[in-house]
Amino acid sequence: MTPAARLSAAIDLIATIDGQRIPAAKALKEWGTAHRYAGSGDRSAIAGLVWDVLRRRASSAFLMDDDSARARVLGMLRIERGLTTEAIAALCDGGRFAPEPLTDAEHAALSGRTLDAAPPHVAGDYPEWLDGALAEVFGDERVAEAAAMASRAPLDLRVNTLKGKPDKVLASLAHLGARATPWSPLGLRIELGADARNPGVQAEPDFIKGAIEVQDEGSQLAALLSAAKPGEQVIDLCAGAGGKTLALAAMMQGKGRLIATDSDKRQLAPIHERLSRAGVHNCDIRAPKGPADTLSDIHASADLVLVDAPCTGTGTWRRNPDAKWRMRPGALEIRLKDQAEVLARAAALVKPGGRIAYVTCSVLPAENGAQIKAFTAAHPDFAVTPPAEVAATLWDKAEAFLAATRTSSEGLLMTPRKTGTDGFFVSVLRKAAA
Ligand SMILES: C[S@@+](CC[C@H](N)C(=O)[O-])C[C@H]1O[C@@H](n2cnc3c(N)ncnc32)[C@H](O)[C@@H]1O
Repeated sequence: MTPAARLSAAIDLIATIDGQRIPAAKALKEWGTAHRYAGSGDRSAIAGLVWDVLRRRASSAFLMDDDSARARVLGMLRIERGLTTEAIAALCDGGRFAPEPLTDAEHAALSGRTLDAAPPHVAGDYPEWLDGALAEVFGDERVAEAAAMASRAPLDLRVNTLKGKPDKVLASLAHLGARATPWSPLGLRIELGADARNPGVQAEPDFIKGAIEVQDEGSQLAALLSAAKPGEQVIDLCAGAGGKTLALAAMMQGKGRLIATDSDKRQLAPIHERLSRAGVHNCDIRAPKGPADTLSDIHASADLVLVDAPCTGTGTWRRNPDAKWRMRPGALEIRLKDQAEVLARAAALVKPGGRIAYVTCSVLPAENGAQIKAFTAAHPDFAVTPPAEVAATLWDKAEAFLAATRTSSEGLLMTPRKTGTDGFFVSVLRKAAA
């Protein structure tokens, strides 16, 4: 397919997603089935266009003064891909399979309109109902922060030190353009192109032997900031597929006791294979069986409980641009309730002098600082560890990292704009010694 034909396909797909109100992933899958002649390069390129339109859904419509599928694709080419009006016009030449030529109005919008007069939620591409919450955390910087949250994310890997050494793995992944991430001593980053093509890390020998895992640098840092140590008893209370469990296991160097559980056994399903590939032998997986408490044998004995809380995932919008627009206030309310419950459960598991590491991949204050304030008010035996102390686990990078985060008396917040990671909030709460 020519670049112009790919553009036509993207316009059709956006119209389908709008018209049928279906998730983009489903629309792309169905398109692939109906167009078997399209090669993998075409599919990736078209998927990249569709995801980029969803990233810039509001701003592209504003730029074009038109929210049709075609207008938003054209607006995205200007805003997200930086194409000139001439380059866009060359793609839309009206030839076979190409989009129709630009109208005078489209030409004028692409050449003359800007986002200067757009309201913050439009310029920053986020749902309007979240404007108050984003203003509370970012103030006047919310457009810039949200725009970074709308940008394409790189592929981050974590070197599993139980199976490999960062410098050796870096050298063996040089052919993929891997380089060290800025903050995590275990992080490697591969920048992805506009075509949404996966570089196939799962087929790399390093992945097969368990020396690397796919994990955003922010998620790696959240685990590192919990400061899990060899010999400790550590509980991962919301372990899910085990991304952070694996990181904790490597920090513990196979020594001590790691327990992974989750309220949903289906979320835990992949963890068995991942732990085995990563060479982890000290992890006890507790999948729920009916209503019984999976941790009924544990009473105030854990050194560390990681609460990787269920959240709205606003910090991962750059990886899920579709989900961003489908988020509703009701979903936030449910998450807030879940978070308070998990935190209260964690409090009973921690030993005197032990700690809870509370983590969300959200930037919303209600899920972060407000949740911690409510927890410490209800549990006066817990105190927030100052962010500067928490960041000290990053040694020589601690000061610069701290400066790049938003710190408060409740914890620290990483964002795509400031730390180049997904948005992650981390708060470490220490329980008073007996
Ligand atoms: C952010 S995800 C976990 C991601 C995972 N830790 C990782 O790093 O790959 C949150 C998890 O919390 C679980 N969850 C929700 N409510 C819970 C509860 N009340 N107790 C324990 N887990 C819960 C969800 O099933 C989900 O797997």
